Amino acid sequence: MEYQSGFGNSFETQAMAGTLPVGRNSPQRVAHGLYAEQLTGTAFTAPRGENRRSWLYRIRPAAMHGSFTPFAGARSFHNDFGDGPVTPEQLRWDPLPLPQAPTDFVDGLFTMAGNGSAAAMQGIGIHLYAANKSMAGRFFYDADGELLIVPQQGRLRIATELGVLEVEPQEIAILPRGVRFRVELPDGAARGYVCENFGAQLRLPDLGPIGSNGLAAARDFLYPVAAYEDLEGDFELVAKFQGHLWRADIGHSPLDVVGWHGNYAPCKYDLRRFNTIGSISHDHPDPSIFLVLTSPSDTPGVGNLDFAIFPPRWLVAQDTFRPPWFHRNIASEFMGLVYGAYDAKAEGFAPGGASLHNCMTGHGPDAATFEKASHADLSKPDVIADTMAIMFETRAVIRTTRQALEAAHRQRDYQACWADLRRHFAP
Ligand SMILES: O=C(O)Cc1cc(O)ccc1O
Ligand SMILES: [Fe+2]
Repeated sequence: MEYQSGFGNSFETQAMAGTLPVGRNSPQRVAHGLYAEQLTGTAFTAPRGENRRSWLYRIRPAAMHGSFTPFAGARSFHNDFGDGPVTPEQLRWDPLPLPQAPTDFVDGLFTMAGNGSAAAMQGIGIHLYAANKSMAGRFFYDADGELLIVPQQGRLRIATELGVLEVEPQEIAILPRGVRFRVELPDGAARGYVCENFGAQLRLPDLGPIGSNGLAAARDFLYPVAAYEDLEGDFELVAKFQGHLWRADIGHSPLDVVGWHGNYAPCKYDLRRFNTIGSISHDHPDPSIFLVLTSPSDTPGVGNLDFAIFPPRWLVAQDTFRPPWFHRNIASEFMGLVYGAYDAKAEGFAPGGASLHNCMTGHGPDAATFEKASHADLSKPDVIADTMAIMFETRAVIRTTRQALEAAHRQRDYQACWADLRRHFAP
């Protein structure tokens, strides 16, 4: 696969020579009989550093499709986070079972939780997907937010208007709001996590005293080169708009962009390239040190969405309880496990599973992890190998959907993991 590199760069790419106009965006007639179309992801007047837009040169403009009517599929994919009570209880789930019936990526989405709203353009939706069939004759776009896709099992081939991304577990894909795409499953079965970001687009965090290098590097974010298909047929365009799904007939593939330029485009990133920084003296650092991408809120330093990972690393801190400490946070934390085991949970948190610890809900290492780490030999470093946990952390409380609370794969005995923490107090 060919990619262009650099987070948020201004790219230009064409599948056919001479497609991109030189020195202008919208000439009277575009080369090869194409249409010019602008796609903006920020307000026209957004500051230059945040401004995102691309120019697409395509066979037919995006306006060409039939009327939208409500879409009857994907019943478990929505933004109904409710406005009633939210349990403050610690919550955990086993992996979402893979489907038996033929199910594509869109039909396989299962909404777990969320906050804010598409209407307010703040907050997030948290979804799992489990699918066993490539999307065929169907294209999807999400007008409500950008999609951060975290595969846990099976590769995804994501054919978008701006080109093709191939992602495997331990990689992520980011699909900007509005970009049309089709997800194919080269391995048959696929499962993972999707964070739908209604707020400001994800960006690399500032590094402060870490300096000019560290955490995720801009050059490791890969963007597709232009690739188009010139297909006519009885296809379907599915749109997510204001929390609900709609469908329209479309007589051609909307993946018909022959060339594009700009800085509003999908990308992928290999989490294994993350430069993990940690304590080399004492104490387990705050998990903000593991931040990959952030969607800022209106309050400086407080994320609408922070995407963090817990990758393999060395633990060397002295006179220190090395795993994550017991804690309660103002922020709310939804976690997933892509691979291996998580260092705060000896058992019960399986790859493909999920946990939710909301605002001020107490949590931390389970009893087995606490006992082991309290007596570990600190004269030797520990290596945490073969692991990749992820976290969607938000400033607003994460509201679980009814289907997530009632799901058969919810672990109703999760709290028991702390029940065996013994009293050690000896005055
Ligand atoms: O397991 C968690 O709860 C996530 C987490 C990890 C960590 O290293 C420090 C704090 C924190 O919330
Ligand atoms: Fe936590």
